[in-house]
This record gives sequence, C-alpha cells and structure tokens, in this order.
Amino acid sequence: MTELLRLDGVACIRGDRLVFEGLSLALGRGEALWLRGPNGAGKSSLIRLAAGLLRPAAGTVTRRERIALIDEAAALDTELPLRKALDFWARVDTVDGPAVTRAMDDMALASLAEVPVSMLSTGQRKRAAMARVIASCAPIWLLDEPANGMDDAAQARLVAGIAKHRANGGAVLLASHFALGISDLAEIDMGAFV
Ligand SMILES: Nc1ncnc2c1ncn2[C@@H]1O[C@H](COP(=O)(O)OP(=O)(O)OP(=O)(O)O)[C@@H](O)[C@H]1O
Repeated sequence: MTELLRLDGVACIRGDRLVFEGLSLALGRGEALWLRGPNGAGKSSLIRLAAGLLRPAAGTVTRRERIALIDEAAALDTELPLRKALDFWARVDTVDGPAVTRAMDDMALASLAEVPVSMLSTGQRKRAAMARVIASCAPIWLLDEPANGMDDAAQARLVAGIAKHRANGGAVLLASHFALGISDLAEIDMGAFV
C-alpha cells in the first residue's frame, strides 16, 4: 500500500486544553477514514493538523501528496460568478478548464455557473466547495463536515464523488457526525482520545 498521509503519536492543544494525544493513523491510496465523535472531540482540529494549518503539540504529520481541504469556509470569492471563482482555484492548483467543468457536472452546478457565489444557498455553496476539491485533482482529500447543509441528492453526489476519487487512487479523511453511507469506510472514534 502506498501511504499518502500518516500521523504518528500526534497530540493537539487548542488554547490551553489538551484535545487529544497519542493519535496515529495511515491513509493509503483508495482508502477512506471517518473521524467520528462528539462535539469538541477534535475532529476539525485533526483535519487542520493533517492539512498543516495547525502544528501538533507532539508527534509527526507526513503528507506524501497534494491535499484539498473543505472546512467551514468555502474559500470561494463571494463577488465572483461561481465558474470564475472555481477557475481562480484551478489556476492556483494548475489544473485545466475541463477539470472544472467535470467537477461542476459531478456536483450538478452547471446551471449556476454565472451566479455570484454570494447568492448561492448554503447547500449550493457546499456543493461548490466540493467541486473545488474535485477539480483540484489533489490525491488527498481532507473533508470537514462536507455534507452539512446538503440535501439528499447533493449527498448522493458527494458519496459518488468520494467513490470515484478512491477508485482513481485517491484517499479521503472525513470528519462528520454521520457516516454518509460510504462503503468500505475505516473509522476512528475521536472520543476515545479525549
Ligand atoms: N481556535 C481555537 N482556540 C482554542 N480552542 C479551540 C479553537 N478551536 C477549537 N478549539 C477547542 O478545541 C476542541 C476541539 O474542537 P474541534 O472543533 O476540533 O472539535 P470537533 O470534534 O470538530 O467538534 P464539532 O463536532 O462540534 O465540530 C474544543 O474544545 C474547542 O473548544
């Protein structure tokens, strides 16, 4: 198995509180891992550690490939029409226009291409954030509550997108309150590390 992401003996301190410690995980090509646990268990913190946005208080984080991240902020320019906002990130990620078109199709966003991001609904913004992740072509997806605000049809597209990514050799680290119906999903109960 080719490991794309590895955490060894990681501890996380937020403010002056130890959120978790002694946490290790490895994520290989085609694998998905669900971080579950109650509010405050540290699911979002672990996603941010994996992304390199937080420094571990102990242990090591190793990323062997590019990452794409969804968290509470969609990171799309709210002033731009959706297509242009996604094209901006495509240039940053050095991917081509067809990748953006395919990602928009995957998340059923084609009809919203000219709509400013600021006018999208909550669920549409989540779909747009997911399209950005898909279009990035990054092998490691770090998804923090990606289904929040999505209706059933959007969730089904999210699950299909994750399956396609894994089939193409990608890996997914998912923080979520529920399993989303993803098959062959490993899990870590973050409550066990508090
Ligand atoms: N910027 C911050 N400064 C200080 N403490 C923080 C910060 N962000 C989060 N925390 C604390 O870290 C702990 C873990 O928070 P985190 O958001 O990682 O949990 P979570 O499992 O994702 O929770 P939820 O299910 O509510 O989204 C909480 O006690 C939270 O109050």
